[in-house]
Amino acid sequence: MTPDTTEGLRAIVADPAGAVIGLDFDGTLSPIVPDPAAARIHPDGPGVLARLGDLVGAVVIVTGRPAAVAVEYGSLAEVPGLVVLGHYGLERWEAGRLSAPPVHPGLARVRDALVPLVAGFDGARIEDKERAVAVHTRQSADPQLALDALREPVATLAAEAGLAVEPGKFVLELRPPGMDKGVALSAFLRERQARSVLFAGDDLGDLAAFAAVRASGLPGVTVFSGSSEIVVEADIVVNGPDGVMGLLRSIADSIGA
Ligand SMILES: O=P(O)(O)OC[C@H]1O[C@H](O[C@H]2O[C@H](CO)[C@@H](O)[C@H](O)[C@H]2O)[C@H](O)[C@@H](O)[C@@H]1O
Repeated sequence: MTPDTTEGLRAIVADPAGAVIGLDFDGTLSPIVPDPAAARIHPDGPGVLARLGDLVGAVVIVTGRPAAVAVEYGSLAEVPGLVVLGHYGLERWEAGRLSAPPVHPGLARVRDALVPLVAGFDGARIEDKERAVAVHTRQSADPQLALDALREPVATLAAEAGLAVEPGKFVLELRPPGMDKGVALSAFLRERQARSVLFAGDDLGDLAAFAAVRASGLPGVTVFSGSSEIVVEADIVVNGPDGVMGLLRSIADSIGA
């Protein structure tokens, strides 16, 4: 642990009311599984987050999922004060209420065009999230080969429709441009007048949030929920959702002590 990391954790524990704990969902709170619809939060997640929600300034989940899906798959509706920023920050769920901008018009166009394209790749699947469409290759015989082959046609389709491509773990997501987890987290830190911040994530889409932690100028900690799939630089590396749960529990214990 570097001195900065220690300072970040110390600031969270010393002044929990000023702390924002930011968390990604898939791969961080929820173990990665082959079928996106079968993902569910780590069994310890709801309890640990409920504890933290009572102790810190705010717990915020920043996810590529629709916010309501993260709340459902995470059994999170009862976490005190929880905010879920879905679709990389386009949507906001808070106290059971969801706010979101209109659906981007380019999505109707790519939705139709993706069906025949993806049909040519055995095992590739479309996840329609209403405000974004994801193409998954995890269930292909060679997931990396299928992903690489899909990159160019998916990028062309996205550009024609005015959408951005968000790459992730065996997934290419077509989504509205102009928002990312860094923009979303920075705005939330300002809104809450945060005095310290931690963000935990496991994938490429989380890098913008890690950069936002560093750019905030606050005592801050980035946490990588590690796996064999990608390597990301962060202040702390833990072993997947099990490790994330252990870290969050130890923060709650230290605050509560
Ligand atoms: O920002 P996140 O909360 O991490 O969401 C990112 C994407 O996660 C999901 O896909 C990933 O998890 C799946 C379930 O474990 C896995 O099958 C897939 O290979 C992963 O890429 C989700 O399905 C996407 O919609 C999210 O954008």
